[in-house]
Formats: sequence, structure tokens, C-alpha cells
Amino acid sequence: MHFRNPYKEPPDFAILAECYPKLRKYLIPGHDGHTTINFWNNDAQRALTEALMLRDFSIRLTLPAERLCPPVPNRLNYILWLQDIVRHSPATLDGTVRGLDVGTGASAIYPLLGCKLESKWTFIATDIDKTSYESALLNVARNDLQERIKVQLSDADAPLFKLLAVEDSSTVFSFTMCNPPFYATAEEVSRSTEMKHLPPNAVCTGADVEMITDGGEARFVRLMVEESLQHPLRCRWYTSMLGKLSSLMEVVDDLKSNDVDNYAITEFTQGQTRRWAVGWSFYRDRLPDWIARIGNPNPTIQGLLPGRNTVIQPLKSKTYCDPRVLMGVINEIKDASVQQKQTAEWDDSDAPLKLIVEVTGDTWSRKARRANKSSQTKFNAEMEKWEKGIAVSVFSVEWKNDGGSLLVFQWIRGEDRALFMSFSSYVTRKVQDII
Ligand SMILES: C[S@@+](CC[C@H](N)C(=O)[O-])C[C@H]1O[C@@H](n2cnc3c(N)ncnc32)[C@H](O)[C@@H]1O
Repeated sequence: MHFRNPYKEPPDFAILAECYPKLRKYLIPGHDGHTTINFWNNDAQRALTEALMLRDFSIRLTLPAERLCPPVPNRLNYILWLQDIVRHSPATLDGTVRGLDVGTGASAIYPLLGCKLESKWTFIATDIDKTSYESALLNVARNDLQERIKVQLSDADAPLFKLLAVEDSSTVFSFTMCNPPFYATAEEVSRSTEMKHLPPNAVCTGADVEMITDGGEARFVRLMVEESLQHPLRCRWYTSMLGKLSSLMEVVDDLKSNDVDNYAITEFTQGQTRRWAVGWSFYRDRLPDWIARIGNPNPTIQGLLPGRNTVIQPLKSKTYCDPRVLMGVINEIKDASVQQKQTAEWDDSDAPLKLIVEVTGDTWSRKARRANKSSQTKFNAEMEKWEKGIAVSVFSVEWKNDGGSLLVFQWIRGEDRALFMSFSSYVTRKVQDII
């Protein structure tokens, strides 16, 4: 569960029903003496989702009986992860964030939650199912969000990112998102129901179009990867949720075979249900590991994780050390431009020193310093960089006092992972030599 998700503990259903009387008739006594609801009952689930959306987000939702009922904690997890991604991506000039929700469903739950949490977010939400499309339109209108959420009826044969393929548009989307149909066939659905693989809070209330797609979710998301390669810079972060580990493996394989190294994986856990989300970008902005990598992964997931963008180096010193040592070391790096990092309003870290360092290449390693002596070598290196179009790499370094002192290096922008790694070990070694 995301650390900002308020649903780590189940709600008090009796209190919730006071805010949403439609829930009252589904209340039942639980084993532990607390009131609960019957999670196997579709109507009760719908009433629960409507109640949570109303009480906790002031969102008025009506869910049609014949369509999927989205569990709020799980859907909120995905939105919170996107919020992290957006906060760590460059802001647009006017601060507007543009999201594209592929397969928004009857609820339009993702755009509604996104717009309630963030006043600058806007969405285009697509669906191929007329019933879901019409219901999504109503839900958006009910909450007076038509200006910020545009619902579009799409075509099953059209590209998933048809909108991004519009050639003369210069709009860059901040993210795409999707909770794709999960299964490949109707037999797979009934097998899964028979084997009772579904936990009670995921009881199947969906229509075929919501749950089944040719090739299952893995093919659906691989199509997205394929389409994203056609217009890589029309969106900063392409993302999708995945319900099966095997699908995650397929998609990561696909990204790697297309040389996409800037990707992120997260895990959404609710009770016994595990879901994953994957994101990939063709921009040079790098996400911190706490967003892009799952902490404490099992060995299978470990092998899927992207390379590290965050390096944490504990400093060995028995006495108090002055963070200004770091400033001194960084200032001595040739051709590096250094600024104090501005703290965003949502950032509550209390690091005593935060720096942003921009470099155009390695000027610190022994090899670089030797090469620097020869002006021809230096000229060649500059030419090579220029030809490759490699611009500035941006790193942040924070000095933290968390038990002992730590240096936290963050790769913020760039293409050269080795440069980031070399920079962090050089700075650590130098600081360590001084303290
Ligand atoms: C699993 S449901 C997700 C609904 C909603 N986003 C949620 O999370 O509760 C998948 C949705 O994708 C829609 N869908 C299936 N194929 C699609 C396509 N090619 N383009 C857009 N939407 C599609 C389905 O109609 C369905 O509403």
C-alpha cells in the first residue's frame, strides 16, 4: 500500500454507512465483533466504493450493476504513484498536468481521483465500451469536471494511443495510464473463478469487454510499448497496471529489447492481492529509486528492476562532520555548475545541505584529468559529445543526518548511468578523505 494511502486499515463500516445510508442495508456483524459488509455481494461492493468516494473525496459516483466495481484503495495506489512521478518530473510552463487514461471504465475513477487530489491535473479518458463511456460521461458531469476530464469513445481496432499519433499537435502528455483487461479468453475467466483465485474484494462484476482482450493484459501493454516507440516524446511517462507477474516479465523484456532503460516498476498490495505497475519514458528525467524500484523484492522481481538512480553512502566518522565539506568537494569539480536545491512544498526532508550539480561530462576521474592535459583529446571528447547530442547531466546530492551522516545521490537527468555512478563514488571518496 502506498505510504500516503489512508486505507491501510479497513474503514469502520458502521460509521461509513452513517455518511452513505445506501450502505446500511449491507452491513453484517463480523467475526471480531466489528461490523463489516459481504464482499462477495456486488451491490454491497458498489455501495462501499460509492460511499468511500463520497466521504473521502467528495466524489459523487454511480456505478452501473453490469460493469466492474473498482476498489478505491487499489485505484488510489496507482494515482498516488503517478503523483510521485509527476512531482519528480519537470513542470509544464503553466503547471498543467495532462493525463491519458486508456480504458477509463464506467466509473472514470482514475481521472476523478486525479482531479480531486491535484487541481492542475486534466485528463482525456477513453473507452471502447459504449455503456462504460456513457456512464463515465455521467460521472464526470455529476462532479462538474467536464472542463478537466474529456471522455472519448474509442474503437477496438484503433491504436490505443491514437490521440498521441495526431501529427500536428505539440501537446506533451505528462503520463498515460491504464488498467487493462486482464484475461485472454472467457475460459481463462471461468477457470479463475472456479479455482477461486479471486480474493473476495475482487469479485468479478465485469462485462467481457472489461476483462477479456485478445492476448490478455501482456499483449495489451506490449501494444502500448510498440505504439509509444512511434511517438516517444508525446508523453513523459507511459504507464500501465498489470495483474500478473508473468505479464510484468513480458513487458520488461520488451522494454529491454527495445533499449528502453528508463523505466519504473512498483507494486500495489491490498490484503492478499498483488498488482504491479510499470512506467517507461523516452525523456532523460530519472526517478528516485523509491518510485522506480520495489523495495525488498523477491529474486524474480529483483531481476526485473531498472538500474539504480539513487545511491546512498553512509559516511564513516566518529565525530560530528560539517556538511560544508561536501560543498567544498563539489565546488572543486571542474566545469560543474552547483546550486542549492529548492525544496518543493510537498518535500518534508530535513537534510541540512541539498545541492544540484550539472556537468557535461567526467572532469573528475583520473582518466579524465589525464585526458584534459592533451588539448587534442579534450577537443575530440567535446566533439564526440556534441555529435551524440549528449547535453547536461544533472545530479542532486543531499547530506542527511539519519543516525549517522549520509550522502544521498540522485540522478535527475541524463543518459549516462556510468557518469552518475562515477560522480557519486568520487564525491564520497573525497568527502570521506576529509572528514
Ligand atoms: C479492467 S477495465 C478498467 C476500468 C477502470 N479503468 C478501472 O480501473 O476500474 C478495462 C477497461 O478497458 C476498456 N478497453 C478495452 N479495450 C480497450 C481499448 N482498445 N481502448 C480503450 N479502452 C479499452 C474496457 O471497456 C474497460 O472499461
